[in-house]
Amino acid sequence: MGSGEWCLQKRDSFKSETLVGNETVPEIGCLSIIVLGASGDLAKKKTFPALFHLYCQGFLPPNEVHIFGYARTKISDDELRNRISGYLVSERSASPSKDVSKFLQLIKYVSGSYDAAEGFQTLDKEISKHETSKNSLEGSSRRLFYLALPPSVYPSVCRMIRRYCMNKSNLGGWTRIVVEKPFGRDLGSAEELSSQIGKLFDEPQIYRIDHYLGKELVQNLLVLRFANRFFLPLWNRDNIDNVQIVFREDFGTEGRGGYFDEYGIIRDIIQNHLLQVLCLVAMEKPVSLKPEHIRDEKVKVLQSVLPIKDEEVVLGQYEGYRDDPTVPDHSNTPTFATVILRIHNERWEGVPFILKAGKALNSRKAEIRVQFKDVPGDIFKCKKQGRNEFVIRLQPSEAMYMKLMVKQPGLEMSTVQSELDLSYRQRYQGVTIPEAYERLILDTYDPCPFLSLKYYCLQCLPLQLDKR
Ligand SMILES: NC(=O)C1=CN([C@@H]2O[C@H](COP(=O)(O)OP(=O)(O)OC[C@H]3O[C@@H](n4cnc5c(N)ncnc54)[C@H](OP(=O)(O)O)[C@@H]3O)[C@@H](O)[C@H]2O)C=CC1
Ligand SMILES: O=C1O[C@H](COP(=O)(O)O)[C@@H](O)[C@H](O)[C@H]1O
Repeated sequence: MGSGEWCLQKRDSFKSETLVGNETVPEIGCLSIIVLGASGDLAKKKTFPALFHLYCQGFLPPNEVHIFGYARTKISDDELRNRISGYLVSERSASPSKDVSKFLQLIKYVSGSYDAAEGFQTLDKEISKHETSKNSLEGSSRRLFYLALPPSVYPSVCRMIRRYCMNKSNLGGWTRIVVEKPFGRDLGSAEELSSQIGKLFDEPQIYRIDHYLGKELVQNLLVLRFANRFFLPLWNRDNIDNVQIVFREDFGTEGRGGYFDEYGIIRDIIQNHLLQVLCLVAMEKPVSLKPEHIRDEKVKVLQSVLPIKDEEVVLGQYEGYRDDPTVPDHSNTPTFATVILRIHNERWEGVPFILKAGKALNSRKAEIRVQFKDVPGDIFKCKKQGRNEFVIRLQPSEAMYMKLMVKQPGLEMSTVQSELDLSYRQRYQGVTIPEAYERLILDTYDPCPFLSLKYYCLQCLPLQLDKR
């Protein structure tokens, strides 16, 4: 590969194999993707657009795939299509408007509640109708249920799917469910949720996802840390002063109060997205890239986090939050939080990990800032100009750069802070970086050969924050 080329893993087809008993059976049946909570924010902004991108790249062939939206809101197929069409933009499509209208025709909407038989029976009928129309053999069809819903309704939705919407799987077919973060409200409810879902589905059928793990630069953390010799000796308490992991958004709840107000910024962002990033920054090298090995190292980091001190937490709520009609008038749910985590182990003792997250701030950014200690015996007296800092910008405009001290060009011997800059847009021109949800959803029905699906899953990560 030339130095400017980009290695994106490609899949030849969207066909996989599945294990039936002891035999591997090719997956030949049609695929139904059911988005539950289709009227909501996640569905509109991320799930349907990701499905559209996959469609444009040929990963959802129209002769084999159908998409269903399900929610309580009473709308027609066309109303759902209108709601999402503005979000379907693909740089990878040769004729975007044609692709959008063809894609929208794959979508059907069913309205129903999350805890009553009727809606799910109708949904099952619609899916079966589609399977029959595609001549999919009974036992070979695949059904992927994506719960774009608040976790409070996962148990009842899973019960309904189990009771009314399962298909046969003896010919390579399957039924899978994808659940979103936050997985419960605290350790107790997460364990209860796990046990409730575990009674209804086998572990290989369950995908608990955190889309931050699908972001390009989050995925890069493993490579960066463990494939580069020069980071190895520096990545510890002797050299690093502090690590900041920051998420900021420049918009508020915008009608998502139904979900957000029940959870708040800590459960929405910090406990999952930022903790996953923290684990990848802080963990030891895993034995291999197997998901269990990565998970084991993450768990060790989380188990080493000390209880958080009250004086190391700041909470806030943006002005105007309660004006959102979906937010209760007297809500004190935090929309901003800063938390300092301290990892009690040999590598990180004494290094604060500062996690910050906020909605409705003045900019949208997610980044990791690793600040190094001052150089001992500073002969240049350049401390005031700033420290060495390594910044990994997850979004927008993916980049990593290293702030370092250099000689100011010219006759004098003076110093200036400069940057070694790897901005992806410049370095990888013409390359489209996949959206996190594209990778995640694709992996639920076509597992990636290198970094397998369960890497994205939250399974078995203890909820250390809520344990106290
Ligand atoms: N929005 C985002 O960018 C992201 C969201 N997520 C996760 O996705 C899930 C859904 O989030 P999001 O779509 O933003 O939330 P929404 O508030 O938009 O809720 C999604 C849908 O769920 C239904 N719903 C909302 N509140 C309740 C409730 N209290 N009880 C039952 N049903 C309810 C509504 O559908 P109806 O009333 O029509 O049934 C709504 O359209 C959450 O777990 C969130 O953490 C993850 C990553 C990104
Ligand atoms: O999980 C969530 O993430 C989004 C932000 O995702 P991003 O990929 O756009 O950074 C956030 O808006 C939402 O509140 C939260 O549930």
